[in-house]
Amino acid sequence: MKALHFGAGNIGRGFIGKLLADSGVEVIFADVNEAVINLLKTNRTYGVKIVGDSINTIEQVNNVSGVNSTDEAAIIALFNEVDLVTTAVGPNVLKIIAGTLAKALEARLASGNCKPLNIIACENMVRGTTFLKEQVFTHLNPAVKNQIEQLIGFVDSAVDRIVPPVKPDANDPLLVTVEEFSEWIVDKTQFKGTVPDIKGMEQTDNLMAFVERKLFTLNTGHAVTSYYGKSKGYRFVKESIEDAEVKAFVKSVMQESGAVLIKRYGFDPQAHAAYIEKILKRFANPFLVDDVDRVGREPLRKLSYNDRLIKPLRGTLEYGLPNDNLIRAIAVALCYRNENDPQAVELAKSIADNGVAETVKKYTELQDESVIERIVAAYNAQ
Ligand SMILES: NC(=O)c1ccc[n+]([C@@H]2O[C@H](COP(=O)([O-])OP(=O)(O)OC[C@H]3O[C@@H](n4cnc5c(N)ncnc54)[C@H](O)[C@@H]3O)[C@@H](O)[C@H]2O)c1
Ligand SMILES: O=P(O)(O)OC[C@@H](O)[C@@H](O)[C@H](O)[C@H](O)CO
Repeated sequence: MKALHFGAGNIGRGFIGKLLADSGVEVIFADVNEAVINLLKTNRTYGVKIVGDSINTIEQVNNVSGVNSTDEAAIIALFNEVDLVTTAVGPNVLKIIAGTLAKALEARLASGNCKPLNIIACENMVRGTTFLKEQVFTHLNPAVKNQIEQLIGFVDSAVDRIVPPVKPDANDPLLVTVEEFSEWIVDKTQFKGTVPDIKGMEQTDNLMAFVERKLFTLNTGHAVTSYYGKSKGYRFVKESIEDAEVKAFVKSVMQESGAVLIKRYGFDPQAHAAYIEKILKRFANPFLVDDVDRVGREPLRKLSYNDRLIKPLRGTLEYGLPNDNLIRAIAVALCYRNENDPQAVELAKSIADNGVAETVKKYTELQDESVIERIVAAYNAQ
């Protein structure tokens, strides 16, 4: 089996690429980072260092290669050869690669290739592959869209493994460091043809429960750890979560989002409490060096309507559940400042130019004036 994976970054190399290669799949990484692509082409292998309480080992990933994702002719040719396409490029990049994917799918179908092909976006977003499909479809005519509906599976997924960037290793510049835990869950109802047999890729017909459980627990807690930690002068996730005040606040936010998940999906409250505890432990992994600015990156995305802060808040409003901590968490996120992050710069400028209430309305798309007032009050109290 052959797979084309967009995004040879942390999750691409440290998680999805590794699982595919471990299952005997030949993986070609498509990326815009020429240096990484050249190394992949030359070395054809890289190491993944797995770290945790009971593990510190390097596993080798073999049978890999690279291609520049801006080389449309090469991508189009590869689309005719592969059985699976995956991405881990970041939600904002899906729109950018959609045009190339559309051309490549059109060419595959025009060549008479009738084999089913599945595409899985492995991003932190609710139904990211469905979003990618919508973007791809904006480039295609109805006849091609109809053919795609028959042969191409756009499969949503949930991905979980903490993989911070590491300083390049002199012996293996492609080496990535990952935590031991990993979870990749795919919507089995969306595949076309046979579901590929990938060890570590779990199938479900109830994906939304898993996507929201992960995004509104791990990523909600992670974002709050990062934003609150940064406000207290911390640089790393581990030192933030070791601050008792940060930990208590993060846990209280996760408990509020957890109440929404329990109500919506019928999760067992005790099992969900254990899930929260396990995540708090993962944040404190002493072997991972994870910068709060990586975890807090792109705050406008994190403050958007369907993401990790606003969607759980909307859930509390829907079910009449407590939300004081989520409101404060949103206020803390609005306080995030990072001159190296264009979205953090835009956030600060919007607050300075238009005020907090207008900024909240614009980026979160919340409309309930009383909720916006509570966020503004929490912001002013920070
Ligand atoms: N790192 C984690 O802990 C983690 C865990 C789970 C999910 N995720 C999600 O995985 C996705 C990737 O995150 P990451 O941490 O690996 O980020 P990353 O920045 O390490 O990797 C992204 C890669 O995409 C590449 N890229 C950018 N534009 C591209 C384009 N047009 N074509 C092809 N490649 C392009 C970048 O060069 C980079 O190598 C995000 O959606 C993130 O939310 C990350
Ligand atoms: O990748 P983001 O920016 O959506 O979120 C930052 C982190 O919370 C995230 O990358 C986690 O490390 C990951 O989701 C763990 O599975």
